[in-house]
Amino acid sequence: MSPSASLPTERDALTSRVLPQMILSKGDETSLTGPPIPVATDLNASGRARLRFGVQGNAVVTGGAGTLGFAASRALLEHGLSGLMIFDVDPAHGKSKIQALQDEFPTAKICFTKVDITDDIAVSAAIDDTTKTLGSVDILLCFAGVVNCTHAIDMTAAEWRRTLDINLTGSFLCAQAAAKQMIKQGTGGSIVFTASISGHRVNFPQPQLSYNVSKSALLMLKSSLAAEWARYGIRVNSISPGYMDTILNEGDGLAEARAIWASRNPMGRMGTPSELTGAVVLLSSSAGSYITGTDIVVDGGQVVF
Ligand SMILES: NC(=O)c1ccc[n+]([C@@H]2O[C@H](COP(=O)([O-])OP(=O)(O)OC[C@H]3O[C@@H](n4cnc5c(N)ncnc54)[C@H](O)[C@@H]3O)[C@@H](O)[C@H]2O)c1
Ligand SMILES: OC[C@@H](O)C(O)[C@H](O)CO
Repeated sequence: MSPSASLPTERDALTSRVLPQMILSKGDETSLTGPPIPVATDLNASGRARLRFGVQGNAVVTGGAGTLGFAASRALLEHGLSGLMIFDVDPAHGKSKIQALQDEFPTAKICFTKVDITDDIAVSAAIDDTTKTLGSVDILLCFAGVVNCTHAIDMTAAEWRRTLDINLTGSFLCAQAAAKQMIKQGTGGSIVFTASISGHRVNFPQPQLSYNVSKSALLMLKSSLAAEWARYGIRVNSISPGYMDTILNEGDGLAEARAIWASRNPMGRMGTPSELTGAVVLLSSSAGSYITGTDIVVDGGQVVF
């Protein structure tokens, strides 16, 4: 097929045959390439293309039994998600959280799978099961993660490996398995990693070497996968939360640190879980259709202070 034969027209856009990013306005000669992927489009009163921004399809959320993964899951459902599968190692919290979501969103299909994201075989099987249960995997949010506050000089190899295994390798394994399914579907998708301000600069005052390194590497994982998978219509982005008011930040020895974090934050406080969800919805929805390879920092200005 010649390059011009694959160019989408405005008519294609109006008939929902192409991605929003491929919609050409009259006189726009820009050459855009990529597979034609159906998305919901609409016509406004004057007959021009109008996009309905919203979350479409089904999502897998790793770490959805935790605070931020749960808040993000809820936000996707509020914005139109049809089906949700939570992957987590904590079935007690996972099951109570999916029950709460099911009560609030009775028409959505909401499920839980116990899976350790560091186990490649289990992750791949869980993505296959999710596809059977929900019909597709269109969105992946990677929230599963652990923090480690051991001083570098005392850190054991096992501790170091565990942080990197869960935060970095586990996120990659989930992204790879989800992307294989998205490619099979041929409909593209959105993957969002949870990095951190710790991936941008060293936390203070708590020592968090392995955590900081894992989150910094996630930022490069996101960029590399965005570059490789754009051809399949798969967008890969990350969010970098600052200090959010969650259990993760209530651990041993963090009481004093919390006061220091707030004193170094221009807004003078930690964030709430729901304050993270706007960035998640943007990156997961059609509103973010031309956003890939980027990181959104949600930190009340912590990294600029
Ligand atoms: N809370 C914050 O201030 C903050 C800031 C920046 C980044 N983050 C990141 O956000 C994510 C979620 O943080 P949170 O505060 O909700 O923590 P959380 O502890 O409440 O949630 C983490 C979840 O991950 C799950 N998990 C851990 N290891 C797993 C594994 N091997 N396989 C599957 N699931 C596993 C846990 O069971 C838990 O439910 C983490 O990646 C964290 O690093 C948090
Ligand atoms: O950088 C902030 C967070 O990633 C994290 O919540 C904190 O450092 C954990 O103590």
